[in-house]
Amino acid sequence: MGGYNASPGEREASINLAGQGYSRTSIGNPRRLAPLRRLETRLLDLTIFSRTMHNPQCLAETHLRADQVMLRIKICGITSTADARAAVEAGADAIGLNFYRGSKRYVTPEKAQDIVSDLAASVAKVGVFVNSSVSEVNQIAQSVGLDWVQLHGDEPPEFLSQVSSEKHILRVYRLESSELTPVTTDLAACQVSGRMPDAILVDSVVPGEYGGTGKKGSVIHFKRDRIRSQDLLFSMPVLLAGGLTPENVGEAIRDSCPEGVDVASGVESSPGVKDPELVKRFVAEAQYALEQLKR
Ligand SMILES: O=C(O)c1ccccc1NCC(=O)[C@H](O)[C@H](O)COP(=O)(O)O
Repeated sequence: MGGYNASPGEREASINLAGQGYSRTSIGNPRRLAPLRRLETRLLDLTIFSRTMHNPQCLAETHLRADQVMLRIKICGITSTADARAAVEAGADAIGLNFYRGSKRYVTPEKAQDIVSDLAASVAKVGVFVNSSVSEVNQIAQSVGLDWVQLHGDEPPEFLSQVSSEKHILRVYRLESSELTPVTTDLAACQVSGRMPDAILVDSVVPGEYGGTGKKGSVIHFKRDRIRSQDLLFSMPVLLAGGLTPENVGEAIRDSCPEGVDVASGVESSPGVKDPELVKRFVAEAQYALEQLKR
């Protein structure tokens, strides 16, 4: 293997994949990624199952699928191919493209298509929408090649069942306090109208703004509250957002125990332009804190 030293994780992946007919070269080949992702889902199910057997505290994670977990670290408001590459090289699992015309981070669908076509299939591409019509959301999601639709406006619960079933939905809640009843009430309404989100994002509140404000929200104890309750939040993957930075993301993860985090302002040199160093530090801090949660 010409001097290549696989990390312990890579060696384990090779062992797991060897019996399934996958070689190292197929791991890097995007055309082979779909079957690989299915296999990854099965491996993840097994990992979660064995973790749950040994630690009931992990019960809240039992229903997470591999593609949902891929939203662990999302860098939002990407406006250029260079920024998208920097985010992925730093280790981000997902990038956000903003289709809200009122945002400083707005990208045209044509520009977004350019950015997406440069990225590997394994990176989750999320489109941010604020009160767009459902036909616009579906049309942009299809033409750009989005994996996820992030509903960041005042979309009613019935909106979700009209979003293309080929796209995952990330529903956003702007919360004033750590009280989670508004979330569970809305999730119940989504269920009644026929479609639940695949994950939710909790953002801070700034009157007159929808998101991307750089303002920190209140501390919310997702994991503790979910373990206590059996409601609709129990098995829902949660992304924490709002004023996160490389300096505070670790503490925010330790306080709230979310499945993932999302950032726009905290890793920028100016609105809509990411700072590669800040992105790198943010991802490293978030990865470390998320890994620690699993212990
Ligand atoms: O980023 C924006 O400009 C934006 C505008 C309107 C709606 C949503 C927006 N961003 C969506 C995001 O997911 C942001 O990352 C999230 O709101 C956190 O932003 P920040 O506090 O700046 O990290």
